[in-house]
Amino acid sequence: MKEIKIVIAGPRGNMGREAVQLMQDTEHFNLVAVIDRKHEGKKLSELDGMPPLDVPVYTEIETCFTETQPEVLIDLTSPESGRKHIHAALEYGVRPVMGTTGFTQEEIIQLRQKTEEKGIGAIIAPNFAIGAILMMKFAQTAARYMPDVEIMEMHHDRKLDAPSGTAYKTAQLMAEVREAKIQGHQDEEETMEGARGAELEGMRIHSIRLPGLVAHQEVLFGGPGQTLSIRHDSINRASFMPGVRLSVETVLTLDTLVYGLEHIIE
Ligand SMILES: NC(=O)C1=CN([C@@H]2O[C@H](COP(=O)(O)OP(=O)(O)OC[C@H]3O[C@@H](n4cnc5c(N)ncnc54)[C@H](O)[C@@H]3O)[C@@H](O)[C@H]2O)C=CC1
Ligand SMILES: O=C(O)C1=N[C@H](C(=O)O)C[C@H](O)C1
Repeated sequence: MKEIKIVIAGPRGNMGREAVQLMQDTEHFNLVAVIDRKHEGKKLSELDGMPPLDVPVYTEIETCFTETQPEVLIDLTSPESGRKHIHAALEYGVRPVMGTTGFTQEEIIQLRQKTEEKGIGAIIAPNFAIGAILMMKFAQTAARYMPDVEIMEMHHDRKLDAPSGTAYKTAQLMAEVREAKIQGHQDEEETMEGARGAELEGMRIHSIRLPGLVAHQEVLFGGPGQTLSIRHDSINRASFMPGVRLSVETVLTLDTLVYGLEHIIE
């Protein structure tokens, strides 16, 4: 297979570490640089807990792109940094694979327009895990028949964004097939703010943050005399890596922005 030149932003994070391992495990992936918050000018091998790779560390994404000329950026940082990085990547002709969550629908529309103007592929993946993608597809199917639905997403307590990108995407997929409707009692009142969660077209989203969790979501449907639960659990972050690999390989073939791996997994 043809070698792919890759930069990872956020290599010292939970996901970044797994992604660096993926680079080592995948023969045609060539990690040409990493983007870190600090350690400019060092080698990856000099950073705590990193493998002995002779890969340069940059803090400025523009300098990194100019000096290392990558084909793909894998971004696993924070919503704030991810926003900056995706724009920089598109400006420099580097194809972004964004694992970083927190993009709004308006941002995605604008970014898609930018990719199409530049004729360059990009992927925003709210969840790289195949089980999570299936969970979202199954939820979308169920929502056609059982429109009363609430989402409970559960994550580790270091997560910055709420609701999760996966929960937002799940709600969007269900909204495509379900009429907007008020759920619960029409006269319902919250006596404590937030008790009924976030809301998208009447669907409620509840975000739970606890130490000990990784990434979990349950989509709970209710109808007369019955409930249906569709649940996915990421037990560890290795669950995301096959999706990262597929995204890197696929983004090279795209000329627009793809939001969600359900579009590239048949
Ligand atoms: N799409 C998916 O399947 C998944 C997405 N995520 C998302 O990926 C992102 C990262 O998640 P984790 O690894 O758990 O977080 P983390 O907090 O463990 O790691 C983030 C890393 O990014 C670094 N960082 C932040 N801003 C930076 C910048 N400007 N330049 C360079 N490095 C920067 C931080 O220093 C940290 O080391 C989050 O947005 C999370 O929601 C996480 C798991 C799966
Ligand atoms: O922050 C995380 O951990 C995760 N973020 C993604 C999200 O917001 O949905 C994917 C997965 O749930 C893990």
